[in-house]
Amino acid sequence: MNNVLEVSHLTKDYGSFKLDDVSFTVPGGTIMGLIGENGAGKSTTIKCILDLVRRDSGEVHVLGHDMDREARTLKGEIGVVLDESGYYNSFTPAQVNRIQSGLYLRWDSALFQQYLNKFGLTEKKTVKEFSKGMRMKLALAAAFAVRPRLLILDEATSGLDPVVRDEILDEFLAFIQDEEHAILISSHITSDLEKVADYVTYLHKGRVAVSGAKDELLDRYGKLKCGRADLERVDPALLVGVRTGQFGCEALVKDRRALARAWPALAIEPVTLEDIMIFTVKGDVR
Ligand SMILES: Nc1ncnc2c1ncn2[C@@H]1O[C@H](COP(=O)(O)OP(=O)(O)OP(=O)(O)O)[C@@H](O)[C@H]1O
Repeated sequence: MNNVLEVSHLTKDYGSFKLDDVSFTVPGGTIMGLIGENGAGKSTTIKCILDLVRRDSGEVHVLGHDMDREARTLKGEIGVVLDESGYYNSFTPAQVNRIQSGLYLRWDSALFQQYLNKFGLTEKKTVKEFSKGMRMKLALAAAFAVRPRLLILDEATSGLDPVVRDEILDEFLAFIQDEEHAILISSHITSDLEKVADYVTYLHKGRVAVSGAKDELLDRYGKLKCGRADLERVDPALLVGVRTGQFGCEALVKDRRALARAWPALAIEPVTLEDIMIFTVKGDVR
């Protein structure tokens, strides 16, 4: 399985914010979820990958080729959906089809039409008459229609209802059945990523806090719920964050098996990606 996307030591300094040494890889046939709090640097990472923002340092390889050297060719391999749909309000999908076919060598009008039908988008309405969900579906149809090998999606499922999100997540899973395809998707909806992502990179204040195979992360981390006295006995090196409340303490455990070996009597629960984020941001490690 070859890497479709390799991001190495990406750095961008805005002065008040620095994207600092971000690295991750997305193998073919997989989905990488990019998560992080507001302002963590997810969109900046995506813009640096797409060269919409000039990076200060670092390298981006798509399908094994250097984006700096072969940007024009490689951009043809990438389908993009950014937070804001780029289509002008007065366009109908039929006009989008005509315009895009003139812009993209590999634009597949029949495939675009197929997605319009699948997503129930009428050709005659203009974009301004579309709901947010319809606009996002149109953007996705257009991203698929360039027949990309890499899809890069920034918050593509936010603002969509659960039924539409589920439908779109199924499209993502179908897309990566081809081992030469891959997806990088940023989302605040961590439950969506739990459903479809194979890998997760968690950005915190511009740096990679956690990155790895989702199943391994969810298997390795745990949530400890216990009283203050029990918590005092646990090695703090095993904990990422602690929250103390009226009825006891909760802590994110980095290696739940190590903790269970050392303190077998303590109960450790499974975690979600949201737990990993919340504890890392808010946890006050002793
Ligand atoms: N053009 C710019 N000039 C200066 N600072 C910028 C610029 N673009 C983004 N930033 C800053 O970079 C930081 C990261 O922003 P970014 O949009 O990458 O975060 P994000 O993780 O995508 O956030 P959100 O989840 O809210 O979309 C923010 O502090 C933002 O203000």
